[in-house]
Amino acid sequence: MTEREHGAFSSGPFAKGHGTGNDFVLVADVDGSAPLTPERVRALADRRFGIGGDGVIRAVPSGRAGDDALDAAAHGAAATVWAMDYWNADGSVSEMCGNGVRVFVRYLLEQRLAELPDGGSIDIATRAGVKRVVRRGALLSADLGGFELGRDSLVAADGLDVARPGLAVSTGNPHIVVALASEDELRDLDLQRAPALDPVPADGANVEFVVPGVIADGVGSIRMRVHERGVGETLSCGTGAVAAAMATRHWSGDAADRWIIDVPGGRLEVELDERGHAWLTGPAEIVFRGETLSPVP
Ligand SMILES: N[C@@H](CCC[C@H](N)C(=O)O)C(=O)O
Repeated sequence: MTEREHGAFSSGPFAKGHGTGNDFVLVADVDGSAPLTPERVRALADRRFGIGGDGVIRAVPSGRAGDDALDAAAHGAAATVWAMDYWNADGSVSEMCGNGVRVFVRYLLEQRLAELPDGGSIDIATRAGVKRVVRRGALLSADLGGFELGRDSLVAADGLDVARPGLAVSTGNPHIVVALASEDELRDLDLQRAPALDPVPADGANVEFVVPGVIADGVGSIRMRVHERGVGETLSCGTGAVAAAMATRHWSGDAADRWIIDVPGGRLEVELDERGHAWLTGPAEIVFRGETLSPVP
């Protein structure tokens, strides 16, 4: 019997949103009574039999999330904050999603579950800790906190002549950043198959391929494509943009603290503040609302 015949959906409202084309199905669970399951996530994220998305996000009060990692009190914040329960399209959970946290806040505002005046901030519990999101006009900025540079590995991908060195970067979730020599190389990559990593990271990794551009007036530029853990190639990855900026900054000898990252779905900005926190700024939109029907939409 297939997952669809099992009835992985239950009826209820949802919204669909995206940040630079990285798209998510969003559901609210105000009393913590509707936890997600891998089957439900895969059904909702299915682009042919479901709604479709790179991920599924449940909005739940942090104290009711039913997951210690999403308990804001454990991170020293108020237990009343909203928690972003983020799942990849394949039914796996991730610690963090940089585009997702902005789209999540936009969803809370549209659903009137939170208020955020221009310049104001809101704290969101994630599995990578509590993140602060600030409204800047039409854009949202998220303080994704510190990052860690890790070890080099070898990355092979379809379209590349030989395996290339990749630098591990943790932004709460795992990334490997690979510098390419030209925009032609970036364009000719075929990311339908996951890149092969050596050594293979225990928890997998998101892999960003970047072409660093010029650094002018303290601002660097990067073109990026990404293969996401648990999804495949996506049009954008916010934590991936942070990883790409911090790896490129490292390779440049810390030449700039502000980076513009162009991805297939648009443009993101990453800025490192004086505390060593990486801020991710970009658009976040809700594009439609609907209702799932049981057992299939
Ligand atoms: N697209 C996201 C990252 C989503 C999670 C990732 N696939 C993982 O498994 O870590 C972003 O915008 O950061």
